[in-house]
Amino acid sequence: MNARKFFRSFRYAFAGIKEAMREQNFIFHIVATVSVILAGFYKGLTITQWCILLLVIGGMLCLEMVNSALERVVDLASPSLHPLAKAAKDLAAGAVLLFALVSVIIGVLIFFVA
Ligand SMILES: Nc1ncnc2c1ncn2[C@@H]1O[C@H](COP(=O)(O)OP(=O)(O)OP(=O)(O)O)[C@@H](O)[C@H]1O
Repeated sequence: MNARKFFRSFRYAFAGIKEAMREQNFIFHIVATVSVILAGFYKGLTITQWCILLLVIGGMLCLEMVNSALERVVDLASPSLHPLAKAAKDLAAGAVLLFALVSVIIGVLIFFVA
C-alpha cells in the first residue's frame, strides 16, 4: 500500500466517525464515555480496571458504528419492508443491547463492587 492510499483510508475512516456523530445514539454513548472516564479519574482506577473500561467503551462505540453501517446497507438493499431486512436490523440492535447490558454490569463491578 502506498503512502497516499494509506492516508486516504484514514480520511475515509474519519469521515465515518463524523458520520456517526450525526447519530443521536452515538452522541449518547460519547456523553456516557466522558462521564465514565471522569468517574474513573475520581475513583482512581487501577491500570487493569482502566484497560477493561477502555475495552468496553471502545467496543460499545465500535459496535454502535457497525450497527449504523448495517442499518444503512439494509435501507439501501431493501427500501421496502422485508422479513430479512427486519431480522438483520433486529439482530444488530440486539447485539448493541447485549453489549450495553454487559458494559453496565462491568461498570457496576468496577465502580461499586471492586
Ligand atoms: N426494510 C425493513 N423491513 C422490515 N422491517 C424493518 C425495515 N427497516 C426497519 N425495520 C424494522 O424497524 C425497526 C427500526 O428500524 P430503523 O431503521 O428505524 O432503526 P432504528 O433503530 O430506529 O435506527 P435509527 O433511528 O438510528 O435510524 C428495525 O429494528 C426493524 O424491526
